[in-house]
Amino acid sequence: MALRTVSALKRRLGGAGLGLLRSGQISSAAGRSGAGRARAGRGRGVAWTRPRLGEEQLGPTCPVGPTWESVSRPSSTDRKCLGRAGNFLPCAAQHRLEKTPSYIDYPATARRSFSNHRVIVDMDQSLGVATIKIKNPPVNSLSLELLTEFLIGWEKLENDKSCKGVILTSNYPKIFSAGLDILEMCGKNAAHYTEYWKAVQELWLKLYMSNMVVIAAINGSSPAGGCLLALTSDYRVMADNPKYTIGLNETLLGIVAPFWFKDNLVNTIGNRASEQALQLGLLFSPAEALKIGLVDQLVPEDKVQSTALSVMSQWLKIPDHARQLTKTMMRKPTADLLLKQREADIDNFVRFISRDGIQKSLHMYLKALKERKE
Ligand SMILES: CCCCC/C=C\C/C=C\CCC/C=C/C(=O)SCCNC(=O)CCNC(=O)[C@H](O)C(C)(C)COP(=O)(O)OP(=O)(O)OC[C@H]1O[C@@H](n2cnc3c(N)ncnc32)[C@H](O)[C@@H]1OP(=O)(O)O
Repeated sequence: MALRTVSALKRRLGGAGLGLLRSGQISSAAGRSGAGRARAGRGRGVAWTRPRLGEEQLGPTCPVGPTWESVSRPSSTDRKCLGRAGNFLPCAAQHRLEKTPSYIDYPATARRSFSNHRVIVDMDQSLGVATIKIKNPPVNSLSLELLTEFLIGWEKLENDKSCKGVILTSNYPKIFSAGLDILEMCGKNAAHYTEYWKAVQELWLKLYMSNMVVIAAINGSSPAGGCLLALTSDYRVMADNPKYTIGLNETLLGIVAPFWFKDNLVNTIGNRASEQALQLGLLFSPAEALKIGLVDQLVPEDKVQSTALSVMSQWLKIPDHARQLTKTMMRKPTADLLLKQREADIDNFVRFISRDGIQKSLHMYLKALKERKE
């Protein structure tokens, strides 16, 4: 039976020790957290208590680098907040986490793959790098089922302490992702839109705030939500094919990119370029995207994956805790804006997408897509 919702999958997987998705909660939003691992441990009957983020955990000096304390000394409010968000832990806590048994028992091989219908995950354990290939034919649209399966695969990687980096790519060269599935936003009811938007928020928060290095290997067109997916990564390698496009083209569909799509774009290409790109719904060629910093590197199609891997190895040379703290410092204010108003954002989306005029626009856009082929 097709699994329709995140909650359905949560229920189904709860018994398998994977029931870690907690849509709507801050702790679920931010990567490989202490909380996540603690819950994973409990799922396997491992007696282990999540470290509290108190003063005692700010000592002693970390043997592999500066302590959290010496990087920056957050206020107690910050600490609570960071702890809840699970973005990072001070060194002492990190070290305790390292000793926590992983609930995933790997065979002694260097590679391990798992896949469900729409996501293939290939983990190279010798490198500590996983590749996630999206395979939702025909165009990798981000349907609720894909988002749900993606979230489950992501959670598995977050809970696998050997996984340090993830490469995001498409199983179908030519299309990275067609973005949000328009059919999920058309002709459905408010409950469905709510469920869908929660899953979109959840995926963005998890990817954007992940402590793992995330690199997008963009091997095809990447409009709207597809571009957003790429924007969550730390580095974007794109195939140098002028037929491909990338950008947040929501206005062309008669809809509006939510503020957190906008914020992610502004953080990447700056305010002025975003203003034009968003209002005009610009879809950029790879060369244009490189020029404005929407992507970081162009390579021939057949070099996208290998380049992503070699960039990954550079990023993984940086001491993990320092890189993670820096990433958190850069991104947390943006993620917090959504975390603080998740419910309101869902209400806005549901109200907006349910409007007759918006439904009409989406139907017309779908019709135009079909007619383009004829
Ligand atoms: C102040 C108030 C503010 C309030 C704001 C509050 C909330 C905000 C509200 C809404 C926010 C929503 C944000 C939305 C984000 C999105 O991502 S919307 C999706 C945008 N995506 C696109 O525009 C891409 C459209 N697709 C294409 O351009 C092309 O399909 C392609 C990806 C370039 C691939 O081209 P090609 O290989 O030629 O394939 P086809 O065009 O023939 O497509 C094959 C079939 O797939 C269907 N399809 C394509 N894209 C989608 C999609 N995104 N969703 C669902 N279906 C899609 C297409 O219709 C074809 O179907 P048929 O085979 O004809 O049945």
